[in-house]
Amino acid sequence: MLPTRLCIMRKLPSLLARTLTSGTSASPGLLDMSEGHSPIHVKNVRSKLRDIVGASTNWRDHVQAMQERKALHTLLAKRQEDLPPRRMKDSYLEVILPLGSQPEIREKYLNVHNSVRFGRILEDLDSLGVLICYTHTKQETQQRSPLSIVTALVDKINLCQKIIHPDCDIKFTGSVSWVGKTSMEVRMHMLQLHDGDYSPVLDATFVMVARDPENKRPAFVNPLVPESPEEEEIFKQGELNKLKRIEFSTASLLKMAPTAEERNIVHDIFLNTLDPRTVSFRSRKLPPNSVWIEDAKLKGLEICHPEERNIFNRIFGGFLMRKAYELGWATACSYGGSRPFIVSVDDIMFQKPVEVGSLLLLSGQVCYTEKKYIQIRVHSEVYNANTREHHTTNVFHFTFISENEVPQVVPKTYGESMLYLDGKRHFAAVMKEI
Ligand SMILES: CCCCCCCCCC(=O)SCCNC(=O)CCNC(=O)[C@H](O)C(C)(C)COP(=O)(O)OP(=O)(O)OC[C@H]1O[C@@H](n2cnc3c(N)ncnc32)[C@H](O)[C@@H]1OP(=O)(O)O
Repeated sequence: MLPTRLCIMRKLPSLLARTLTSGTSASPGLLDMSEGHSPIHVKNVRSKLRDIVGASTNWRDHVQAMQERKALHTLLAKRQEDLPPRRMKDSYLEVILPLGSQPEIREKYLNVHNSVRFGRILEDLDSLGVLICYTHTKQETQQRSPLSIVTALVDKINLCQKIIHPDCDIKFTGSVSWVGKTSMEVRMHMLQLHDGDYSPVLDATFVMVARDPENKRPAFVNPLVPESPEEEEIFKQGELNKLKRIEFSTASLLKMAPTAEERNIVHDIFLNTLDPRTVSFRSRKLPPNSVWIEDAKLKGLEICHPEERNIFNRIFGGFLMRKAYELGWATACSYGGSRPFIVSVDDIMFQKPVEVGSLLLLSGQVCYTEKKYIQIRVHSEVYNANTREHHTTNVFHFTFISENEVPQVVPKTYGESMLYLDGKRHFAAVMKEI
């Protein structure tokens, strides 16, 4: 187990998670959510998604399948008010990943340390998040959904278990927790079975956006009506999360200068790296137990084959997250020199879809460290070999804890200092929730 301090279960999700682990301590409003829902096997989540949108199973048929989806345009609502409101429990789903009771599925999830690959969990959360949104927007009269629902943001994933066991059943639960005009916030929880009881492993908050059948323009989604004071609190938190995201992005170091306190930090680092033997701005010296930030990175390349496509024939967001996470883990591992454990994932923004056939360049960077913690940023971009253009598709932020204290990472240039400050901000936001 992580130290208690690290157990980042926020009040409401943990209430929901607790509710689902035992029938006795539950609050009635939340308990209702699991009633009448039979769990879905994890392997059926993707097939359900394919059925909902009418996705092709053969790559060669994908153009025709997309053509057929165009006809669904007429089913889109002209105004959000035309869509019937939904309750949180309408989109509530439970998914079982039976690692304990069906050992034959373990291999795909296993890492070399005999625990569960977190990258695989990211893929399952992404598919489940989308299925929850399709459940929220389901119209009984429609055989196929006209909506293309895509992952826009992984707001946060906070873990409260260091190890995920490869031989115990896992349960995912979740529902839509907030709705805008065309976007939906989804809260999910993961629990693992130990001695007959499910105990919480992680909480995740994703934002999904609904688009038209061709994934070109935004499309309205059903409003959400909270039914109890607890649900009102969850809904309000969703609203606050949106405001916080706007605030964080407005103050981004890509748009605004650092604060006075941050400028002092950067200048102190600069002074600390001046060579005392020379009176020069240029002559820089690495302080003891430190690593230059430029020497703390790892790069990778993925060719995006059709196998990794999603139901809209773009690259599956979960696959992108798995690849970025694994590079982030390797970067933390080679930096710290011991096995890192994931503590938190935050603010993964899916800025642009990745087309099948793309060359995806991934760059993992240690951008901030503190004691045993390593803050990693993975930048992914698509390279077009014909035009020689690069486009950023995602930026991922991961917080790891290492077994031992790690060296300090030191920026040299102004750009690297901004990377350092951005990492420090993300780290502070994660620690605030602990
Ligand atoms: C078959 C096996 C696989 C099955 C798996 C199925 C799962 C499929 C899920 C995926 O794999 S999706 C693939 C990964 N995701 C992407 O490729 C998305 C890439 N990004 C985009 O396409 C656009 O950036 C995006 C559609 C997300 C937003 O486009 P815009 O920036 O033009 O959005 P717009 O300004 O029109 O705003 C539309 C809504 O999105 C919201 N929004 C946009 N970006 C956001 C963001 N970053 N965070 C939160 N909300 C965001 C925005 O607030 C607004 O909400 P409201 O209408 O409710 O006010």
